[in-house]
Amino acid sequence: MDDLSYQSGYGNTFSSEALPGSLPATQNSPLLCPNSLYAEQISGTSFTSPRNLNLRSWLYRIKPSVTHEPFKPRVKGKSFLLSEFNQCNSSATPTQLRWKPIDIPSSPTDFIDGLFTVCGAGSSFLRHGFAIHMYTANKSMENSAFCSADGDFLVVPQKGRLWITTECGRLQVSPGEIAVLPQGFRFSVDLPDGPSRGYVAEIFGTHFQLPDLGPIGANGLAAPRDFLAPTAWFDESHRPGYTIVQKFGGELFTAKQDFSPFNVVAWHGNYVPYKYDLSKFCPYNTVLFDHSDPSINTVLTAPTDKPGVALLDFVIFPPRWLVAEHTFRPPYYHRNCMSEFMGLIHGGYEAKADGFLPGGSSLHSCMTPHGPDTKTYEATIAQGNEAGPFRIKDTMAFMVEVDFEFLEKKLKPLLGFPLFVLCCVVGVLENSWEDFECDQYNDVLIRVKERFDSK
Ligand SMILES: O=C(O)Cc1cc(O)ccc1O
Ligand SMILES: [Fe+2]
Repeated sequence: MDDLSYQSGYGNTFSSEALPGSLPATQNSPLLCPNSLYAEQISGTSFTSPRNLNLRSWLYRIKPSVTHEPFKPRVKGKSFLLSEFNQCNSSATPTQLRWKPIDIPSSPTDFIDGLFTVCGAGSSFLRHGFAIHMYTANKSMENSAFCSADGDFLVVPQKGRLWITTECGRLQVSPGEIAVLPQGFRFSVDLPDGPSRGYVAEIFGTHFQLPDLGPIGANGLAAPRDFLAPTAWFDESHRPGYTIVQKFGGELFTAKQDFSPFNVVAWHGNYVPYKYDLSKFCPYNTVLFDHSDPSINTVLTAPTDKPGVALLDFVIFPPRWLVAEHTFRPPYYHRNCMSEFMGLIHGGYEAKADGFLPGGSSLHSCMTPHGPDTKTYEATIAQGNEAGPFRIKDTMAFMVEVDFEFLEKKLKPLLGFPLFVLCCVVGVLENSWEDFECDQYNDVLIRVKERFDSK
């Protein structure tokens, strides 16, 4: 892919034409569209949502999406995803959990086959909840596109760039950037660097938005202009056997068609995929004493109807200066009514001297005590009150904070129970206020995946 051009601005209504004159000038659905294109609306909110929340785009395409063969269940990879969490398919534990980075498979695996659910809560059917997935992949998707009918995908690449073709155009996303692929948009992922790994936060029943800034004022944190939407790009070739893989209720379905879904010549609207470079984030923080709550670093938020309560906040811990006086500067020890999933994109994380690795994750469910590990605590105390300004470098951690109790997806009933026993035994043996490391989960998960791959 050459260098791409983007359109800037969060929540804007954009217009884009890959062929000039392809957008109808005065209406959305003329009897005959310019260049004989088909007009198709994609709605991200109900038709009657208030205007300030209403999301929809009009796509002008060579062939309408409906011209496909019927959807059928896709068997391969089926059991790795979940969008309805209950105590039969998932388990809840107040124990602190931490995972090592998942190994990238050596057998050919694309983004769809390498995607698996780690945890979540709620239900896509009831349009309330979320899921955390991870992906490990080593090859580009071929003659296929993916789409989640369940919710918006916020993708956080940790290793390897993602070249994402969407119906609105193309996005090049590097580790350190994020991409949002809203519910229903079809996309295909190419891996220019080969082995790739990353995280996905999926939300059901709502969409991401920029947080309010309150007393911070009109500027700061993630600036609207740094969010980049694609420009129209299309593929008009005949593509026999092209497969749409649609995630619906956590299950994968496939439908064949003889054309690429990336056949949109022009589009306009405010329901769009976009990307954001986390290094553009303008952090606000303590300038005198005490440690700020992490909400100060919210990049994007997905609201609930409860005032001030997010369904899911995407929060980062970027490089920044620490200057607080007579203050314990790392994250404080705490228990939270919200639940916290964390990942590390690169470098180290300020609360964990050991064990939390790039590509790894941690899970602290609601009211589970957590905080800095012993080494971090001791090093901080050793610096004493005289610690001067200090710049945290080479770091990019993130937290997904949710208003749910996390449920961890069970692997397979047979493996799940012995694993649970193993985790309990190791947990008891550790008997420590430091995070309990659940490496066994990683190993078992890889083995389960291999078993499925070989079928
Ligand atoms: O638990 C964590 O490491 C995340 C976190 C960071 C922080 O600076 C304050 C609170 C918090 O939950
Ligand atoms: Fe926390």
